Amino acid sequence: MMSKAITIAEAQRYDAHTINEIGIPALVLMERAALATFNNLLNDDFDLSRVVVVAATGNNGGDGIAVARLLHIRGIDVEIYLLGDPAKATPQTSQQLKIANYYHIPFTTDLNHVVNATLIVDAIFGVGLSRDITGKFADAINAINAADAKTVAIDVPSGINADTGEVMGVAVVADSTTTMAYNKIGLLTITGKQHSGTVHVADIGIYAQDHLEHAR
Ligand SMILES: NC(=O)C1=CN([C@@H]2O[C@H](COP(=O)(O)OP(=O)(O)OC[C@H]3O[C@@H](n4cnc5c(N)ncnc54)[C@H](O)[C@@H]3O)[C@@H](O)[C@H]2O)[C@H](O)CC1
Ligand SMILES: [K+]
Repeated sequence: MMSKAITIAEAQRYDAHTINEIGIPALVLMERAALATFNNLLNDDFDLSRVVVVAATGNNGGDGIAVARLLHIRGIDVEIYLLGDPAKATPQTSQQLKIANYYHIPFTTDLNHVVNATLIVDAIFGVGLSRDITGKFADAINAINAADAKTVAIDVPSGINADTGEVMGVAVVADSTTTMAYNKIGLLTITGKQHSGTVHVADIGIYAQDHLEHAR
């Protein structure tokens, strides 16, 4: 069990090192992140009757769009509520949108679909959150928090600063969070814990020392 917790800068550095020095493509890391989240969704007691993935256009969104595809292939009723301009998506998230479109996965722009979901996946922001959340992003987070459905956050509950645990304007209150590679120090704070719920640390092939660290 990797009990270490890291900062945003470390997460970004390990990510870049794995992609650029070791040579594991970003899309492979994204697929592993999505598979880990997908498996947590299937293994925990969630009602998957009507799933809505709320995604933005960064790589956190890409993780979520890939989770939506995995659920769709499994025959689960899933929709994507996309925030932001798909034309501005990262290369990996653009690729995930292409794959989602191949499968004709439905997109919704109706926040009532989020409110009426039986399970919500939070794929808005992860470690790339860099300022207070406002506007449509804040509206979506308020809808997520107003919904009866349980919420699973990808990597970081959106709106939580993964270094300090502070709420950046508004933040998702998740029942469970699947965080990549290592826990994040902000999720160990009181506010971080309140917003993360049960934290699952996903081994996606990113290691601080180029190999899986074994408990001493
Ligand atoms: N590190 C890993 O092990 C892996 C991480 N993955 C996932 O990638 C995200 C980080 O992705 P990134 O594109 O860097 O940023 P985000 O998706 O978190 O943020 C998107 C984007 O949003 C903009 N932004 C920031 N703050 C705001 C705001 N308040 N309002 C509006 N827009 C905002 C900013 O431009 C950001 O770039 C990580 O969390 C993981 O989920 C990989 O997929 C797998 C490996
Ligand atoms: K998130």
